[in-house]
Amino acid sequence: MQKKLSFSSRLKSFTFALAGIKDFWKSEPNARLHLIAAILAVIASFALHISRTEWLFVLLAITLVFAAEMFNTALETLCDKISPEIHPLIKKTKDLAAGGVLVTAAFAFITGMIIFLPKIIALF
Ligand SMILES: Nc1ncnc2c1ncn2[C@@H]1O[C@H](COP(=O)(O)OP(=O)(O)OP(=O)(O)O)[C@@H](O)[C@H]1O
Repeated sequence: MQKKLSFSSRLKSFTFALAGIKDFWKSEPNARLHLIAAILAVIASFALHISRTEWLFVLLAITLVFAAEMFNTALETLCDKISPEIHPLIKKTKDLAAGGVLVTAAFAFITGMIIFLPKIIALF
Protein backbone atom coordinates (compact mmCIF):
# COMPACT_ATOMS: atom_id res chain seq x y z
CA MET A 1 0.00 0.00 0.00
CA GLN A 2 1.34 3.44 -0.91
CA LYS A 3 1.91 5.74 2.07
CA LYS A 4 0.18 9.10 2.15
CA LEU A 5 2.54 12.05 1.70
CA SER A 6 0.88 14.75 3.77
CA PHE A 7 2.23 17.72 5.71
CA SER A 8 0.75 16.37 8.96
CA SER A 9 2.38 12.93 8.54
CA ARG A 10 5.76 14.59 7.79
CA LEU A 11 5.32 16.82 10.85
CA LYS A 12 4.57 13.74 12.96
CA SER A 13 7.76 12.01 11.73
CA PHE A 14 9.73 15.17 12.50
CA THR A 15 8.26 15.19 16.04
CA PHE A 16 9.30 11.54 16.54
CA ALA A 17 12.84 12.38 15.36
CA LEU A 18 13.00 15.29 17.84
CA ALA A 19 11.79 12.95 20.60
CA GLY A 20 14.71 10.64 19.69
CA ILE A 21 17.19 13.50 20.04
CA LYS A 22 15.62 14.52 23.39
CA ASP A 23 15.82 10.93 24.67
CA PHE A 24 19.47 10.75 23.58
CA TRP A 25 20.33 13.89 25.65
CA LYS A 26 18.41 12.66 28.66
CA SER A 27 19.59 9.05 28.84
CA GLU A 28 23.07 8.91 27.32
CA PRO A 29 26.10 10.11 29.34
CA ASN A 30 28.14 9.98 26.09
CA ALA A 31 25.83 12.62 24.61
CA ARG A 32 26.84 15.08 27.33
CA LEU A 33 30.54 14.33 26.80
CA HIS A 34 30.18 14.94 23.06
CA LEU A 35 28.23 18.14 23.74
CA ILE A 36 31.04 19.49 25.96
CA ALA A 37 33.61 18.61 23.26
CA ALA A 38 31.44 20.27 20.59
CA ILE A 39 31.02 23.45 22.68
CA LEU A 40 34.79 23.62 23.26
CA ALA A 41 35.41 23.17 19.51
CA VAL A 42 32.96 25.97 18.65
CA ILE A 43 34.50 28.31 21.27
CA ALA A 44 38.00 27.55 19.89
CA SER A 45 36.73 28.13 16.35
CA PHE A 46 35.46 31.61 17.23
CA ALA A 47 38.52 32.46 19.32
CA LEU A 48 40.99 31.39 16.64
CA HIS A 49 39.02 33.00 13.76
CA ILE A 50 38.97 29.92 11.56
CA SER A 51 38.05 30.22 7.89
CA ARG A 52 34.68 29.36 6.31
CA THR A 53 36.04 26.05 4.95
CA GLU A 54 37.53 25.19 8.35
CA TRP A 55 34.13 25.89 9.96
CA LEU A 56 32.56 23.40 7.55
CA PHE A 57 35.02 20.70 8.64
CA VAL A 58 34.51 21.46 12.34
CA LEU A 59 30.72 21.29 11.92
CA LEU A 60 31.03 18.12 9.82
CA ALA A 61 33.13 16.45 12.53
CA ILE A 62 30.65 17.43 15.27
CA THR A 63 27.67 16.21 13.23
CA LEU A 64 29.34 12.91 12.30
CA VAL A 65 30.17 12.08 15.92
CA PHE A 66 26.64 12.89 17.14
CA ALA A 67 24.97 10.94 14.33
CA ALA A 68 27.25 7.91 14.82
CA GLU A 69 26.65 7.95 18.59
CA MET A 70 22.89 8.08 18.06
CA PHE A 71 22.94 5.15 15.59
CA ASN A 72 25.15 3.28 18.07
CA THR A 73 22.66 3.92 20.87
CA ALA A 74 19.78 2.80 18.63
CA LEU A 75 21.58 -0.46 17.78
CA GLU A 76 22.52 -1.11 21.42
CA THR A 77 18.90 -0.58 22.45
CA LEU A 78 17.69 -3.01 19.78
CA CYS A 79 20.35 -5.59 20.74
CA ASP A 80 19.38 -5.40 24.42
CA LYS A 81 15.72 -5.94 23.48
CA ILE A 82 16.17 -8.85 21.09
CA SER A 83 18.98 -10.62 22.98
CA PRO A 84 19.51 -9.71 26.65
CA GLU A 85 21.55 -12.93 26.95
CA ILE A 86 25.18 -13.15 25.77
CA HIS A 87 25.53 -13.94 22.06
CA PRO A 88 28.56 -13.65 19.76
CA LEU A 89 26.52 -11.93 17.03
CA ILE A 90 25.27 -9.33 19.53
CA LYS A 91 28.88 -8.77 20.56
CA LYS A 92 29.85 -8.36 16.89
CA THR A 93 26.97 -5.92 16.27
CA LYS A 94 27.73 -3.80 19.34
CA ASP A 95 31.48 -3.79 18.65
CA LEU A 96 30.95 -2.77 15.01
CA ALA A 97 28.64 0.07 16.05
CA ALA A 98 31.13 1.24 18.70
CA GLY A 99 33.89 1.00 16.08
CA GLY A 100 31.84 3.29 13.83
CA VAL A 101 31.73 5.90 16.59
CA LEU A 102 35.48 5.56 17.12
CA VAL A 103 36.14 6.17 13.40
CA THR A 104 34.13 9.42 13.50
CA ALA A 105 35.81 10.48 16.77
CA ALA A 106 39.24 9.88 15.16
CA PHE A 107 38.16 12.04 12.21
CA ALA A 108 37.07 14.78 14.65
CA PHE A 109 40.38 14.57 16.53
CA ILE A 110 42.49 14.74 13.35
CA THR A 111 40.33 17.61 12.02
CA GLY A 112 40.88 19.48 15.29
CA MET A 113 44.62 18.88 15.16
CA ILE A 114 44.93 20.06 11.54
CA ILE A 115 42.82 23.20 12.08
CA PHE A 116 43.63 24.30 15.63
CA LEU A 117 47.19 23.12 16.32
CA PRO A 118 49.01 25.44 13.85
CA LYS A 119 46.91 28.41 15.04
CA ILE A 120 47.63 27.63 18.71
CA ILE A 121 51.37 27.23 17.99
CA ALA A 122 51.35 30.56 16.11
CA LEU A 123 50.08 32.28 19.28
CA PHE A 124 53.39 31.61 21.07
N1 LIG B 1 24.38 -9.53 24.82
C1 LIG B 1 25.69 -9.48 24.58
N2 LIG B 1 26.32 -10.54 24.04
C2 LIG B 1 27.66 -10.52 23.80
N3 LIG B 1 28.46 -9.48 24.08
C3 LIG B 1 27.91 -8.39 24.61
C4 LIG B 1 26.49 -8.33 24.90
N4 LIG B 1 26.22 -7.12 25.45
C5 LIG B 1 27.39 -6.47 25.47
N5 LIG B 1 28.40 -7.21 24.97
C6 LIG B 1 29.83 -6.82 24.84
O1 LIG B 1 30.17 -5.94 25.90
C7 LIG B 1 30.56 -4.66 25.36
C8 LIG B 1 30.00 -3.60 26.24
O2 LIG B 1 28.59 -3.64 26.15
P1 LIG B 1 27.66 -2.46 26.58
O3 LIG B 1 26.27 -2.76 26.15
O4 LIG B 1 27.89 -2.17 28.01
O5 LIG B 1 28.27 -1.35 25.64
P2 LIG B 1 29.10 -0.07 25.98
O6 LIG B 1 30.01 0.14 24.82
O7 LIG B 1 29.71 -0.16 27.35
O8 LIG B 1 27.89 0.91 25.95
P3 LIG B 1 27.82 2.47 26.17
O9 LIG B 1 27.96 3.03 24.80
O10 LIG B 1 26.45 2.59 26.76
O11 LIG B 1 28.94 2.84 27.12
C9 LIG B 1 30.02 -4.64 23.93
O12 LIG B 1 30.74 -3.83 23.08
C10 LIG B 1 30.13 -6.10 23.55
O13 LIG B 1 31.46 -6.36 23.16
